[in-house]
Amino acid sequence: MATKTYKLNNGLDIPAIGLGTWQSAPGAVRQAVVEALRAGYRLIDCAYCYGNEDEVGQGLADAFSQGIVKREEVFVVTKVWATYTTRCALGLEKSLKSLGLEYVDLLLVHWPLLMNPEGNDDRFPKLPNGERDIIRSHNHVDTWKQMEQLLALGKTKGIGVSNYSKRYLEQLLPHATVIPAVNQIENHPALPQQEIVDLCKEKGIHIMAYSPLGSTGGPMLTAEPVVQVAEKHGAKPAAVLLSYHLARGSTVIAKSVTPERIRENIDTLLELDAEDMQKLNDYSAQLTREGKLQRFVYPPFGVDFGFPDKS
Ligand SMILES: NC(=O)C1=CN([C@@H]2O[C@H](COP(=O)(O)OP(=O)(O)OC[C@H]3O[C@@H](n4cnc5c(N)ncnc54)[C@H](OP(=O)(O)O)[C@@H]3O)[C@@H](O)[C@H]2O)C=CC1
Ligand SMILES: O=C[C@H](O)[C@@H](O)[C@@H](O)[C@H](O)C(=O)O
Repeated sequence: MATKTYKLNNGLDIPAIGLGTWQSAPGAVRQAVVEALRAGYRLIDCAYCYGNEDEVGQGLADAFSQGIVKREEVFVVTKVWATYTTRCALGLEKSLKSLGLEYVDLLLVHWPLLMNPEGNDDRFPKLPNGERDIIRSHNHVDTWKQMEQLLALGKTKGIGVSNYSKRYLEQLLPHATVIPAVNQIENHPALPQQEIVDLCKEKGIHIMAYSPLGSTGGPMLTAEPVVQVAEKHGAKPAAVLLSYHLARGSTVIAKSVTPERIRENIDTLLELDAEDMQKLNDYSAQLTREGKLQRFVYPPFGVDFGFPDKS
């Protein structure tokens, strides 16, 4: 299961599971990356915004020098942060420098908006009233046009998006010369985002599921139906939450800096059966009906991204 891959619309193979690095502290993430690669992970999910790409790069360098993996065996993902969406080439350049790499395998638009590139902070510029400094006249399609140009430079093998709703994808796709290879979205049984998953499937866009455990502290680990499916298999809830995405044909990225969890998350993946998926899907349907879907990651941009649970 660990080595399972999917074919992207650009011909590249993407692993089914990857290590997340958001909120992985410098000092912990270097070793986490080494541990993950030693345990068999072949995808590392990074971002300029995470502020730890230097340490992730050190972990990659350690793994290369220790002979754990070769560069070409690891699928490295990074993202253009919102203050760089009019300067995508620069955003990529900065990530590559920090990571110590010549190229990444996939570059994503982190969020479809522009924050002031000339504001009072490189990553989180704020207005005097404390709100995020957002340039609302920016059209996210223009960012995608820049992303398309980047492919020719050879510094990323593929391009994709993140946090794109159905509405935003429908705005983008008629203008896209290159169809995004991936849409990375929050995804778990309490936020199935089926309308996006279905549209992406129809258009050949692969889903990368983020915050599969419900993000910080893993609140989805105690959801009753998840616990029940885990008990049926004599497994842990984390295994159910991660395997759910494999059953849906998606890639899943789980963050941990804890060596046992890093290993456990890749070693205990399950083949969920139709009954398991029915239970989890019934739970999603019930939350949808009751208006109780849970989105754990929704930064205070003050922008309507078109997600039905937030619009
Ligand atoms: N594109 C985007 O906008 C976003 C992308 N992402 C990406 O997705 C990745 C994963 O999502 P993330 O939000 O980090 O959250 P996750 O859903 O992966 O949950 C991470 C939390 O679960 C804990 N954990 C990990 N494994 C286990 C386990 N087996 N048992 C119990 N607890 C566990 C971790 O603790 P500990 O580390 O202490 O072990 C951490 O507190 C991110 O790191 C990032 O790479 C995430 C959010 C937004
Ligand atoms: O990738 C993870 C998330 O999107 C993260 O990058 C944002 O939530 C960011 O911390 C923000 O506050 O806008």
